[in-house]
Amino acid sequence: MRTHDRLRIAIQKSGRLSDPARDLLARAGLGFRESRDRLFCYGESLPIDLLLVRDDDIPGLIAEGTCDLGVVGQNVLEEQALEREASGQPEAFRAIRELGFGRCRLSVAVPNDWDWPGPARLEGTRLATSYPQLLARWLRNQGVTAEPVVLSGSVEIAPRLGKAEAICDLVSTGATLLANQLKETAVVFESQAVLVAPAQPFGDARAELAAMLLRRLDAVLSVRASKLVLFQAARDAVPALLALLPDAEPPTVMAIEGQRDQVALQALCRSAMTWQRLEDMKRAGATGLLVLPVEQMLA
Ligand SMILES: Nc1ncnc2c1ncn2[C@@H]1O[C@H](COP(=O)(O)OP(=O)(O)OP(=O)(O)O)[C@@H](O)[C@H]1O
Ligand SMILES: O=P(O)(O)OC[C@H]1O[C@H](OP(=O)(O)OP(=O)(O)O)[C@H](O)[C@@H]1O
Ligand SMILES: [Mg+2]
Repeated sequence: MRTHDRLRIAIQKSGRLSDPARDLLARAGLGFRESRDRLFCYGESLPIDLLLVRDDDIPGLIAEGTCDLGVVGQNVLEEQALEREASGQPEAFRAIRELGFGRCRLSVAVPNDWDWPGPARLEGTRLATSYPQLLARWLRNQGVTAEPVVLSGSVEIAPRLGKAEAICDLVSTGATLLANQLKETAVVFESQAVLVAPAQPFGDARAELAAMLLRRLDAVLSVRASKLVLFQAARDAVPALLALLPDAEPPTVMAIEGQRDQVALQALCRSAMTWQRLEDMKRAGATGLLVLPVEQMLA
């Protein structure tokens, strides 16, 4: 019987979400001692342990209470939530934070030589997928009847094997579709990794641990996109420059010794500083532009 004075987090053992999940937890100050079989990692810096599993198992582990939190793709989570709903089971887990990695989309793809007048083109076809629930919901919304062919992997090869006419699978760069002579025609579901928790709150010591972890994760997630922007400009160019930084905190403006009409500015920006933005700022009169990553931030 496990005690409830430690928190147990399930993450993917090996796959696309493993490294970013571990990196995120490390940034939140969690350190682990790896067990010999590398399936369980004992939390050394805090009473928070890790369980390394197949990503498909994570929602179930939370639902049954074997794990307290998990990191999983919304695609897997929503598919399993729909599955539970369809079989009359109560809601058992929910996403509590979007984590900003593992971004991909579940899309319908058809052979390159098909014309695509719209989703009605799928009427009466067989569609290979690992996500029958998400696909069925989308087909219902489109008013299309098609037959799902459920495969757990290598879905893209199904049309060439004659198992299905088209597919519904995860896409990110589109390279896998291209390699299999398929083209993306409709997005069924947009996904990213999320932190998942039980639908019911913890009624014991885990509640405090989870709250602390969430505070730290929020700090890490907000810092991740933030940048400190430093630059100089003529005083009368400042309003136009600040208009180019609508997501910035009110900046610090400093005088420059011996240059009365020039100031140095420091602004914390909450979203990406693209090259385009920097070039626009340079045109508006900014000089000596420096963009620095933010390591930690505590409001
Ligand atoms: N091409 C991609 N780009 C970005 N994220 C992706 C991509 N493919 C999948 N993902 C996300 O990463 C999750 C894990 O993908 P991965 O391919 O590692 O899973 P898997 O093969 O099911 O692994 P497991 O062995 O744990 O079952 C997916 O459920 C999805 O949320
Ligand atoms: O659009 P792309 O960038 O090509 O990515 C899409 C591919 O990525 C995933 O598979 P993954 O590479 O994780 O391998 P898997 O077969 O082990 O799931 C997904 O199942 C697609 O096959
Ligand atoms: Mg899986």
